[in-house]
Amino acid sequence: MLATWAEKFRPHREGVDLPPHHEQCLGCGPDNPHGHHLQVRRHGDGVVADHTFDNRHVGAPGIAHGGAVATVIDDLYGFLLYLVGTPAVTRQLTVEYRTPVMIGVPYRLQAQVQRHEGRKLFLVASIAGPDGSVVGTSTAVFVAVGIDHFTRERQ
Ligand SMILES: CCCCCCCC/C=C\CCCCCCCC(=O)SCCNC(=O)CCNC(=O)[C@H](O)C(C)(C)COP(=O)(O)OP(=O)(O)OC[C@H]1O[C@@H](n2cnc3c(N)ncnc32)[C@H](O)[C@@H]1OP(=O)(O)O
Repeated sequence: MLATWAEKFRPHREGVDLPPHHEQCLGCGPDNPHGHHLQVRRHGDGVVADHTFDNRHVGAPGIAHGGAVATVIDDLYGFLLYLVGTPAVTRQLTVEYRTPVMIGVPYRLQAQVQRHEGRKLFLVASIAGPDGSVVGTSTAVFVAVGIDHFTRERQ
């Protein structure tokens, strides 16, 4: 997995689907039956995804679970790392839920790097409905890590 991960940090063309983090990733892994199967493409300095939540991720009837929305946004941020060129992990994630995110409705999610300070990446994202109205916004702090972060043994 480490070798394939490193290959993902090559230049990516505008509009072309970016590779999933790995096959089982909850956000984007094509082989995870419980996952969101998020498909993300580069858009300028940022990333964009068109995504529809389904009944596996329902919270209140008809409404996407807030945790599912946060999962998708967190994973979307993970695609910015391909553009930044370093592995990093989420240290802080905030989501503002302005209006409900509905099941079965196509949303557009966008994320970009706001600024880079040492190991810290300050990230922003938004989610908009079919009419372009913003239903949610997010900020995150990711911290760059070395490969050993993923290989180190922990309890
Ligand atoms: C190349 C090959 C690699 C192999 C790859 C294998 C496969 C990988 C597959 C897929 C990956 C991508 C998938 C994306 C999916 C979405 C992302 C996720 O779900 S990530 C999971 C959830 N997150 C965690 O599990 C983090 C848990 N936390 C930690 O491990 C540590 O806290 C860590 C590494 C983040 C930082 O720990 P410290 O000890 O290294 O560093 P400290 O000193 O605590 O903080 C660093 C700097 O950040 C600042 N900082 C911390 N919190 C901050 C905050 N809230 N706001 C601003 N700054 C903050 C601190 O003040 C410090 O700054 P100053 O260096 O002193 O300038």
